[in-house]
Amino acid sequence: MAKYNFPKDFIWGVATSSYQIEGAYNEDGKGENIWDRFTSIPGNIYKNHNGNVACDHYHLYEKDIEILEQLGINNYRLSISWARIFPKGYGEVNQKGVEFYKKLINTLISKGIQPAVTLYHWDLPQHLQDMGGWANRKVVDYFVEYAEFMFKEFGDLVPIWITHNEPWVVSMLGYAWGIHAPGIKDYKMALQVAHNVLLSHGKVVRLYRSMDLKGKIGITLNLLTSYPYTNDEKDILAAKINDGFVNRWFLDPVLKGKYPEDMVKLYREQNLLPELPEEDMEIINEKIDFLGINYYTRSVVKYDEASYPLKASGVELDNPKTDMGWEIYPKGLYDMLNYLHQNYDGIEILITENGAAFNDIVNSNGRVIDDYRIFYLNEHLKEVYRAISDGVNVKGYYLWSFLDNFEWAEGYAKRFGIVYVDYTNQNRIIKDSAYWYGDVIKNNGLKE
Ligand SMILES: N#[N+]C[C@@H]1[C@@H](O)[C@H](O)[C@@H](O)[C@@H]2O[C@H]12
Repeated sequence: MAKYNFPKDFIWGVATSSYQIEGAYNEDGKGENIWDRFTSIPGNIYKNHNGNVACDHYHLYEKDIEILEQLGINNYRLSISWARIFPKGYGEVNQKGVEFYKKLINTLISKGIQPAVTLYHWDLPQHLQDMGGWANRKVVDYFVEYAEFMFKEFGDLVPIWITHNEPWVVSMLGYAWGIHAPGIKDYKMALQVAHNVLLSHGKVVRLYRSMDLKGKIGITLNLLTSYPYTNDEKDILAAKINDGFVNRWFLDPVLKGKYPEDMVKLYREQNLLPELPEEDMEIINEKIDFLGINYYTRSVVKYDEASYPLKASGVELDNPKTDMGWEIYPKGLYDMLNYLHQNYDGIEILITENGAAFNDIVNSNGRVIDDYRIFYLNEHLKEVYRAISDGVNVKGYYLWSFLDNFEWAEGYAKRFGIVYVDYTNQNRIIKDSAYWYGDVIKNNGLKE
């Protein structure tokens, strides 16, 4: 019996992404993508790790699905490797790639596991990057062609579609700071990328509606609840700017059809404002069925004259952190859910990622006792419960992540999974947190 009972139809799931788990980076006709290229350049990734093999999910997906079934997890968020379908990003189709996802998705469904498919989780075909990537507005049209193919092939099988995962990360880490693929450091270009990604989102939503498909479609944004370091008005303003930088620059176009004026003014003053054609805004604002949010931690922000271009910097507090160095702050999720409910017309919300990396160890009995991860997850889910009790329209929760996997610039150094992966032999070890999560799902709620 649960102490915190979630709504009857609440979606309990786990999440992964193609580049982080599939491997088979050059197998069965798959084209090169920007992460294949970026990880091949020494120095970009921790110990020069790459996703060439990853969790070898491409060959082990049936075994992994059996683990989902064993745990009673009946919702699974995955992403599609665009270059496995269109090796060049458009034109010739790689039928073996299509067949892989057909087998994967049909196997999930045959086991009673509902797929949620992300069309783009950062792995752009390299051929498209060679023409400028997301900075080139033409890539928007190639994304629409790719989506149309996927909707025709899988539209009747997949009930939940996510156009993009974290456009803020795609644009800022990939094109402003260069710490993610394609490794470009051009802030103004990054803002143009963000716009083009949002435009591609809106066009694909419009396409989905035109095909009269019966599922739901939305977008996933990484959201950081921003708090001022002190009550000084400069810190309060800095926190608002940070909220605009990470959250509102994406929330407002998608849900309100316009960019936030304070951020437009700031970027214009800094000569960073990209081309933002007015006729694009109605497309970007195409109505979505749900907003996906990824929440991991909060931001505590102070005014910082030297910080370009926002004059705002994060403050590291001496509070418990995950292995990523991120503060463990469950109330930030509660506050974000209420912020969204109050400012964006009670939009339906799916928590498409929440989880934590910790330095998991396999003990002498071959067990991973990750009570710290159970604590993190339980405390965040209690805040979700509290928000739902307040009337916030949260319909589901996908835990990040199902498997330990390739953690981008951190390589395999960070373990987010509830299933441990021994990369030396591809063995899977179900962690205590996975059994705990299976109980949460069975009880549809938390015991404490
Ligand atoms: N870092 N981190 C963990 C996790 C990352 O592994 C996912 O691919 C992203 O969607 C999001 O950043 C969150």
